[in-house]
Amino acid sequence: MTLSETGRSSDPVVTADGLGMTYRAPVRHSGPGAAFRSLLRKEHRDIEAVADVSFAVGAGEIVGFIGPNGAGKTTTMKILSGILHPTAGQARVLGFVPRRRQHEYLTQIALVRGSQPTAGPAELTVLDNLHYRRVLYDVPLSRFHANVEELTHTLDLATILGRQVRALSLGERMRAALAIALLHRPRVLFLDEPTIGLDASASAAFRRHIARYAADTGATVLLTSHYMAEVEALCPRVILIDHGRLRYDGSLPALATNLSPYKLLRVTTADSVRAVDWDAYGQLDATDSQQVTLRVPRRDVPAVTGRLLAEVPVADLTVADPPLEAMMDQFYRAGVA
Ligand SMILES: Nc1ncnc2c1ncn2[C@@H]1O[C@H](COP(=O)(O)OP(=O)(O)OP(=O)(O)O)[C@@H](O)[C@H]1O
Repeated sequence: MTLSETGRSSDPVVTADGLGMTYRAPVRHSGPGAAFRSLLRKEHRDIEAVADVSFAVGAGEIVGFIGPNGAGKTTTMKILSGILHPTAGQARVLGFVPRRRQHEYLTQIALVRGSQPTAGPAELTVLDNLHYRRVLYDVPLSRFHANVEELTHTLDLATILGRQVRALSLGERMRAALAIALLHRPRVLFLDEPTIGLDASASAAFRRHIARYAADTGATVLLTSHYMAEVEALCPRVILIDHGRLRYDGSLPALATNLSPYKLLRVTTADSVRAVDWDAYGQLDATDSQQVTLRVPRRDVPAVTGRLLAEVPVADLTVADPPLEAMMDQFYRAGVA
């Protein structure tokens, strides 16, 4: 079920039309003799990783691709970037069929995988890898120097440019991988969990850089992430998949409204909170000497707020959605309806 839809650009850069991917995975039994028997008789089972997924992403959109573990996000990214052939449906990016992996296509996109940050041959230095990329992607030398200067500044590369990739820490490797991915100024960026393993400041720098890159170049970005703060900061639109199927396509605030039927009212009282019968206003979520947090159904928030202000000595009152991480966690554990 698709919960809701938002309008989208009339000029899609990325389209997925009924995409499907069924992996054929070998079945391995355990126990004595199993390895030998599996040589004689090969068994397989089908794993439907992506099923009938359709969406379109317009030029310049930054879209969060979210869902629980094993939902099919990476598989979809791999299809869109041309690494995997879908077993059903069609993908188109910038008018190209990704699986053909034409040079003209590959030089306009980039895929960054946080779980496997590839900064090029490990024996080469980061700068040599950037040169290597320049040659592979036909980047003119004058543009190369300007781009490297900018990337060095924004991704803080100065101390790692001259170092071998193999000796970099995960965070340093990630920064190098991102610089290499952005060197040719791709028009479409596929970012698959790009900030895994980065510290808070490196993640924030990464987010700033992606936002600026997209604003400056008009690039289209698809981002998978389990960090809701990251998705919230970067993505006006999210696509949610679960068990390989598209379940939601729309804004994150609208998803939050769909997911959580209540809001949190945080009330600070002038007197002790004990003097008030809070059950008459909502469900008590947390309390301390002068502050309580109430869960109140969304539709009742205006009326309850009015009654609180009229009947309770309120010093301060705020209304907020429950934390997004907590909502998504609950949602993923309960499964998508
Ligand atoms: N090469 C493969 N062979 C068989 N099954 C696979 C293969 N790659 C992925 N799968 C299965 O396909 C499903 C979707 O995997 P995918 O990696 O696309 O999920 P994901 O949403 O990216 O998950 P995560 O958030 O854990 O990275 C999972 O059930 C996974 O086990």
